[in-house]
Amino acid sequence: MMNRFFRGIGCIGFHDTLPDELSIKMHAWMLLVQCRAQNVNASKRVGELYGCCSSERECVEEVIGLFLQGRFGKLLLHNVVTGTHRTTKGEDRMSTEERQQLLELYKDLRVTDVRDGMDWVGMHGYGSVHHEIRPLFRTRAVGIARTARYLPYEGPVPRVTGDEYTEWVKWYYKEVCNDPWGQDIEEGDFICLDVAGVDVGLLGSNNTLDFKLKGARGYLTNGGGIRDTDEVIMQGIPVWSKFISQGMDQARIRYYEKDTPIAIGGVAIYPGDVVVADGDGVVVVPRKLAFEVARYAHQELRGDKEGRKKLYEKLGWELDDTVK
Ligand SMILES: O=C([O-])CC(=O)C(=O)O
Ligand SMILES: [Mg+2]
Repeated sequence: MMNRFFRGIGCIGFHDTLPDELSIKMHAWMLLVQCRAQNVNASKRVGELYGCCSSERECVEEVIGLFLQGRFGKLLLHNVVTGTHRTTKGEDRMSTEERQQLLELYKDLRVTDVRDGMDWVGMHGYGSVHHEIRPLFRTRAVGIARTARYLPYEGPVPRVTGDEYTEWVKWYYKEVCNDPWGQDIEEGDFICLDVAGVDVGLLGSNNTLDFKLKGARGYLTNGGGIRDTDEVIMQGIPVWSKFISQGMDQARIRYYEKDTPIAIGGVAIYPGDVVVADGDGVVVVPRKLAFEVARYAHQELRGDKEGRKKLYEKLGWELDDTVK
């Protein structure tokens, strides 16, 4: 059992899928470490959550003891904080209170502040969406990730034109590309769509306005994914994408699933993660780290404002909102 445990520990990480039995034990172990860090009665909580028998708990405790005493202690503690929820498929539903707290906490933070905050908790290599994904125009948006995944459409495409084609398009939007996540949108959502890099205008001048009415704050895609961009820009809809597309959905893409982990620009985005986007790009904060990251991000922002305020004064410039 010990050997299996050690093998398991070797593969803790964001994207690892652990075998079930091992996964339960790993979670128990992770929880124990977290409980210790927070001074909570660990055995009781592990028992409550996982229903482990006491002999398993003892084993887990023993392993923790060995590791925390050893040189891997810090690294593993870090993995516990960042990795725990990544072994499961989705997130628990976020309460309205947590959502509002996070939106408030992140509303004034810049991408760079959040990037720094992530570094401060040891997440240097994680969270920054690839720089090829750019804003349509200089703007900013902060929100809670609502995710959906699409796949390239492989066919068939009937050989019909004109009115018959209109009928087929109606069928397509109903059966193949019905965007069901659109009905779930809540105030403060950041819509993150993995469109598999397909050149398709899933979002446009119309549906983005409808989703805005429902509370969408911004959009992130790894396509395309956006068209009608003259109006979208005029309407002030914040979108970050790799490129602009012309075509409609039909015969190009099909809806696959929603509220599931997706990958955009090299970052795994889970429903409930915090997404911050501005002219510097997009950064994603895992939900479980969001409060801690915000603390250090605000420290950075305060430092920036104080520094620039002094320089503004030396330069004889009028103070603006960015230094107040
Ligand atoms: O029709 C679509 O799928 C997207 C679009 O162009 C719009 O909403 O304006
Ligand atoms: Mg359109």
